[in-house]
Amino acid sequence: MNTEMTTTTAPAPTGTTLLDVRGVTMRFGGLTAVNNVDLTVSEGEIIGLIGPNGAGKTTFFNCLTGLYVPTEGTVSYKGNLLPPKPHRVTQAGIARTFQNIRLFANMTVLENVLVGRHSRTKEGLFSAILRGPGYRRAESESHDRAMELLEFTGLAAKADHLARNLPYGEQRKLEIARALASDPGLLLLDEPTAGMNPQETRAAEELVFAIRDRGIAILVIEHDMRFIFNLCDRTAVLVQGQKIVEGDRETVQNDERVITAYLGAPLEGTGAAASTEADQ
Ligand SMILES: Nc1ncnc2c1ncn2[C@@H]1O[C@H](COP(=O)(O)OP(=O)(O)OP(=O)(O)O)[C@@H](O)[C@H]1O
Repeated sequence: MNTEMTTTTAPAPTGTTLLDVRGVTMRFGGLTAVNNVDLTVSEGEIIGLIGPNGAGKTTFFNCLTGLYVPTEGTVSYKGNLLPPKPHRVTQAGIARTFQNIRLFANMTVLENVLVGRHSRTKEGLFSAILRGPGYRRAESESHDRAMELLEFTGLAAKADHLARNLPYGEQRKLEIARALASDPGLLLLDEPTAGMNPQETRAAEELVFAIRDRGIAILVIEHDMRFIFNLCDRTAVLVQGQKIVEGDRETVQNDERVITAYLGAPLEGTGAAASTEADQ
């Protein structure tokens, strides 16, 4: 298998800030899961978020997407403060996937993507009941867009399959297709390669680059260091809820605090990935 990385030409980051997180803190009773974290993501960027188990990464995502109301801090998107309500966050232009796959198992692949389209259709309840021309046009456009996303993610041939019958790697892709259906400017991926085999992981890397090449910025949580360092322009490291360092590959790999946080395991991008590659 060719394991060379895709060399797609990245659109040069324009510098326009999409996501601007300031001082986000999330406390659960006496536990501070996220502690005063700042983070920005600009157009054209792929940003990594890493940290040991329980560091607060998913909690941080939940604060960005309105699932949690941060105890302190603000989240802005394109200069506007985001209310902590998931549907408002999606409408603003942020989509996400979840660590544990959340598909509608008994719906088809196409239907799952159409659900993700919901936030972008304007036709209301009465229009849907009457099935007037506006509704039919919107339905047809949604169908075409959903099929285009299934082509993009390599799932078009399985549009009519039930989601639960897809192999694991394709379920993860379907989650991404569904997230893309809301036409986001920023996509948050929570451990997109969890449970994937090496081939699926490499394909996921290619997909992330392809998404970025469509002009969508990406913030990704991942434990696979090779994946992170192959993909990301910058990586932020969370430890016990605090961002201890942020920077390029060398900055993160050489930071003593990061090495200590990972109990001395070398962060050379070859840890878990090296053994899996050898298995190919
Ligand atoms: N709803 C909640 N109520 C109470 N504590 C929570 C809640 N959600 C998360 N926590 C705690 O917050 C801390 C951070 O958890 P979180 O899942 O965000 O970490 P993580 O970095 O995503 O971990 P992993 O890499 O294992 O997924 C943990 O101690 C967790 O037990």
